[in-house]
Parts: sequence; C-alpha cells; structure tokens
Amino acid sequence: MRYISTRGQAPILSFEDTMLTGLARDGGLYVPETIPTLTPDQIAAMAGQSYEDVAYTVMRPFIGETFTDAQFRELIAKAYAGFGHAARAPLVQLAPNHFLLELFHGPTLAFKDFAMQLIGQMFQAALARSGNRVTIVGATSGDTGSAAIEAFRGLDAVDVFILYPHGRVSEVQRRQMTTPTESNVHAIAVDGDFDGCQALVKDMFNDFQFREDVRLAGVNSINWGRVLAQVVYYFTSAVSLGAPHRKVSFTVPTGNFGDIFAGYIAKQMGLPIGELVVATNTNDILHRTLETGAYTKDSVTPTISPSMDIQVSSNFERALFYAYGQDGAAVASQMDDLKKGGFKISQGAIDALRSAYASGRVSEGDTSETITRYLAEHGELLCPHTAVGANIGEKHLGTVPMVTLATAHPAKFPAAVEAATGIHPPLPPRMADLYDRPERITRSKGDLVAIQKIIKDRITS
Ligand SMILES: Cc1ncc(COP(=O)(O)O)c(C=O)c1O
Ligand SMILES: N[C@@H](CCOP(=O)(O)O)C(=O)O
Repeated sequence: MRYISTRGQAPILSFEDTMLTGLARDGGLYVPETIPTLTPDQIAAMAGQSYEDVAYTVMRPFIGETFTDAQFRELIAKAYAGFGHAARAPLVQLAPNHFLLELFHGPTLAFKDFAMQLIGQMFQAALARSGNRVTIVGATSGDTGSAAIEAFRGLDAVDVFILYPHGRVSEVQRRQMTTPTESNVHAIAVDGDFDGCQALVKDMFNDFQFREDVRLAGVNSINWGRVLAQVVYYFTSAVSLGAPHRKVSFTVPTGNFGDIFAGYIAKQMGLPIGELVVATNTNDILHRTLETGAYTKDSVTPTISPSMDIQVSSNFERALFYAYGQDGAAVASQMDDLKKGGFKISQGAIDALRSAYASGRVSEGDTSETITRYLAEHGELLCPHTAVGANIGEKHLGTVPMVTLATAHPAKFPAAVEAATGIHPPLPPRMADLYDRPERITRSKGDLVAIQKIIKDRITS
C-alpha cells in the first residue's frame, strides 16, 4: 500500500513512513493511493466478532509490510485493553431508529483514544525497531492533546508538545494535559484559538530545517493512522445494526473533519452507509460550505462544545481531494486561495461533496436544550458535542437506522452539562483526584520562533 499527498507534489510513502512523517512535504495530507474494499461476505463475517478482530480486518489492508500479522494483532490488543467497556464502542438505542455510539470509554474519555492508543503502540514498535526518536508536536482544542499525552507519556523515544488555546478548553481537558508528571510531555497554552495552534503546527512541518533537526512527527488527524483507526467503529456499529444486509446512516459532531472522513473511507471500503451527516456548532464553516459552495474563513467563536471551535478544518482537504477526482493540483490551488481567506469550489466538486455529506448547524441554545431534553426523554446525559450530533441526527431520522457518534463523556464538560441539567457528571474514580494534582503549563503568545526554541531546548537528543 502506497500513500500519496492531496497536493500531488510530495514523495510517495509506505504506511510506516506516512505514519511517522505527519504532514506531506508539499503541505498536503497523505491518503492511500487506492482504497481497499471488503466484500459483503467479509463484512457479514464481522457479526459477533470482537472489536479487536474487526479492527484487524478493516486496517490490515492499509498497513502493508509495516508489521507482521501477528505483531499487528498484538498492537491492536494492547491498544484497547485499557478501555472501560468490553465492547469498546457500545451502541445505545435512543428511539426506534436512532442510536448513540459511545466512543468515550477510553482512558481520556473521548473518541480520540481509539486512534491515539493504537498510534502510541505503532510508534513505539516502529521506533524500537529503527532505534530512532521523534518529537511529536500537536494542536488541540482539548481532546486530541489529552489523548496524545496519555498515549505517549513516559515513552523513551518520543517527546510530545501539545499546543492548546489558552482559556478555550474545559478545565478537565486542560488538567488532563497539564497534570501528567512525565518529563517527555509538555502542554503549551497559546494565546488565540485552535486555528492558530494548528497553523503553528503546520508552519513547523513546513520549516524543513526545524523538521529535520527535531525529527518532527504529528498525531493530529494530519496523520493517516489517526483517520484509519477511526474507520473501525463505523464497521462494528453498522454490522451490529444489520450491515451489509441493510444501510446505516451516521451523524458526526464535526470540527477538523477527521471523524466523518473516516466514515467516508468506510463507505468507500464497501460499508453500506446511507447518509453521512456533518453536525457543526455555531462555528459552522463546513455546513455553510456545503450549502453555498464557498469556503470562507471566519473567526472562531467560543462555544459550550469547545472541541469543535474550528474554522480551518484540516481534513476537509482530504474530502476535496476525492471531490476533485484526486486532482492534487486543483486541491493545491484551493489551499493557496484559503491562505487569502477562502475559495470557491467547482460545480463538479461541490456536487460530489453534497452527494457524500449532508450537514446541519446547532445554536448554543439548542445544544443546551438538547442536553436537557435527552436526559428527560431518554435518560441519557450527553456531552455538548454529542448533543450537537443528536440534534442534527434526529432531523435526519427515516427508515435507515441513524447512529449519532457520542464523541466525549459528559464529565469532560461538567459546566455545560450542569447548566443544562442541574447534574454535575462525576469523573470516573481513577480520575477522582484530577483537580488536586499540580499543573505544569508553559505559556506562549503564539510566536513560531519562540515555540520552536522551547521545543529545541526541551527535547532529549
Ligand atoms: C468531543 C469531540 N467531538 C467532536 C470533535 C470533532 O471531530 P473532528 O475534528 O474529527 O471533526 C472533536 C474534535 O476533534 C471532539 O473532541
Ligand atoms: N477537536 C480536536 C481538534 C484537533 O483535531 P485532530 O483530529 O486533527 O487531532 C481536539 O480535540 O483537539
């Protein structure tokens, strides 16, 4: 399996190099040269299998020679052993045709753990084999950072630096990043918003000297391995609802477009998905783009679903690549226009996007009302991101079962949940002392050179 850049000008890489490289050298994102497919019989055989067995079948065709079959099975087993639910991603029925896919039973209580725990294992195995070390730099609006720090804390071959927008993540998210004591993990609070943090990370990848000097690697959904691991739960949930013999639709609370893009890949692999619905909060650039055909950057507004407070949605580039018939030059030109504020999508490409994705936007008031209503009507306490998804998901209910992705545990966002329900959702007992642990934070104004210096000064060479 070979990987190519969405901008068409970067070296073609193996899975291992793609995983360790992060951003392509032309600024694009890596995607597989061809998307492998599974037959209806292979999908039907997943019924009743463990999450780990399905994960192996779904991901094996993408990893090439990077790991032997036995090694890959072992890495998958280790990745999910610490999850707090035997099913890993259980489905809960809300209404006759509406289901919640609970993706928050991992160590940091958000869907990011599904990919990050596996990536942690894969990095460790690949680096142990080569004897190399890497420096991971990531941007987060709260959940990627905590999942990355959890997955890589204490590892010898890796230093991790996570940039988060100061004052714009929940207290639980911040403490998950700032309280680990291992000296190889560093949380940097940056003035500004998530888009600024993500731009800094991409700037570091585009600074080739710095990139070589620190052996830069990325674990944002820039990294194909992240997207790949998220494809798996589309299969486990759809199969338990009758796929491949019937279609299943998904509504996905969306920000950086990684999770919903994983659903698109599942569909290309042969999973019979009806609708893939993008659910946004008031930072609704993706919804507006699908409606108008123009991607016009706006400023980021803080909301009660902070992890989705994003306007420059990284993986939308991957969606564009497929919408433009894998034309890297067309994508590169649109990304150049984005630097000037936005771009207009061609008629053919917007038609392709609209046939792949539906969308909707939820106001702050409606997000809160959805949390209140789901507790009253369904006995379910939703995190605000999941509430955005559930609100849009119920508008797309029909004859095809709808699965709304529950992307985080309500206890990560206690203030919003308490305001909507009067209930303060407790953290699991293993995190009960989170508020008592000392924090370790580096503050930064968001100056690229200054952050690069912090990283160079702190890495283990
Ligand atoms: C809880 C939660 N829900 C939804 C999202 C949006 O996911 P994506 O960025 O893959 O679109 C995020 C951030 O990634 C998140 O942390
Ligand atoms: N919502 C994310 C933003 C980063 O997204 P990623 O999937 O590209 O890592 C977060 O919680 O940090």
